[in-house]
Amino acid sequence: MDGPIFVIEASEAESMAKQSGLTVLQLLPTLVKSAQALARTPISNYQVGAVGLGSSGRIFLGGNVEFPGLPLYHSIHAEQFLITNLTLNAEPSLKYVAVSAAPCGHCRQFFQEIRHAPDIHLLITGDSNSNHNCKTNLANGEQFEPMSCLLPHRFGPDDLLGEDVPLLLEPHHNNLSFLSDAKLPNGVSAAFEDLRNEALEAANKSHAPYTNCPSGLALMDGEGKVFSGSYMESAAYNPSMGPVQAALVAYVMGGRGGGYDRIVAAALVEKQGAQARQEETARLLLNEISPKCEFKVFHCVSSPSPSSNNCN
Ligand SMILES: O=c1ccn([C@H]2C[C@H](O)[C@@H](CO)O2)c(=O)[nH]1
Ligand SMILES: [Zn+2]
Repeated sequence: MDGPIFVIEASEAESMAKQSGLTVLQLLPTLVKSAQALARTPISNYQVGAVGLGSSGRIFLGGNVEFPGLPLYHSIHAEQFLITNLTLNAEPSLKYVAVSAAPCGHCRQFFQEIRHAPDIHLLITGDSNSNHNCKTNLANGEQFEPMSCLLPHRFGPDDLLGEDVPLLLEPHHNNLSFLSDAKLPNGVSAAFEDLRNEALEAANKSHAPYTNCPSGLALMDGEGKVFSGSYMESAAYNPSMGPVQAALVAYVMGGRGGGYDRIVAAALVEKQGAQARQEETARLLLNEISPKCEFKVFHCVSSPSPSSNNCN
């Protein structure tokens, strides 16, 4: 297989573990260095790697991504990369995580968007300062600690949402559509037809239960390959993950290691007049990393029911 690996299929994970005389859980910390190698860190040169095991048995990798010339809040933490990787691959839940450094407060908070987050178990490979009271000694000797230990007394989705609202990783559709879905607005090139549809699909998968302002973004490279990502909110607002960042995770995973200057077009779909609007911050980020990229925004509306779709 060519290029870096971001997802390991369950059967492959089993055979990798077997070959090394390990269990799949024991395999996770051995992959942290490979995850660190995926990081793009021109500012800090500090590589964080996160490796997650989902309920499907698949293993997912993520690294931190930094953008010079921009405010630091545009950065993608390795743990956010990992969670985005899970969403892009429709993984239903996250069970275990091995990470090179202790997750920061924002990342601990962002994990809370996953149902039963307190039961996600973490192993910090470069841990100099761990809380030994909390660790669970698994039968195989690996020491993972539950998230409930890393973030006791949590603020989370339960504080704001009813139990029946889908959380991150849980399938849902936001019922968004374009008002005039047949035609592109005048002066917009045909290449945007596919791109805006991909962005709409991403917006429909967006996790935005706190503002009800979902959004999605699709990028296209010079070869016409499309990468899309969905906006993901946090109950605590600030560790939210923007749609450009989510699409860039898809790009990094599928773009064979290319620079962002290979991105030629981007479409953002969000609601007109949304209270949480992505347009300007998305433009800022794209302008800086890919100045030649043509960026268009398409507005949509949410339909009260599938039978009365309308958007613009
Ligand atoms: O939980 C954390 C803490 C930090 N970083 C990254 C962000 C930045 O790129 C670098 C230095 O903070 O490490 C992570 O990926 N996860
Ligand atoms: Zn973090």
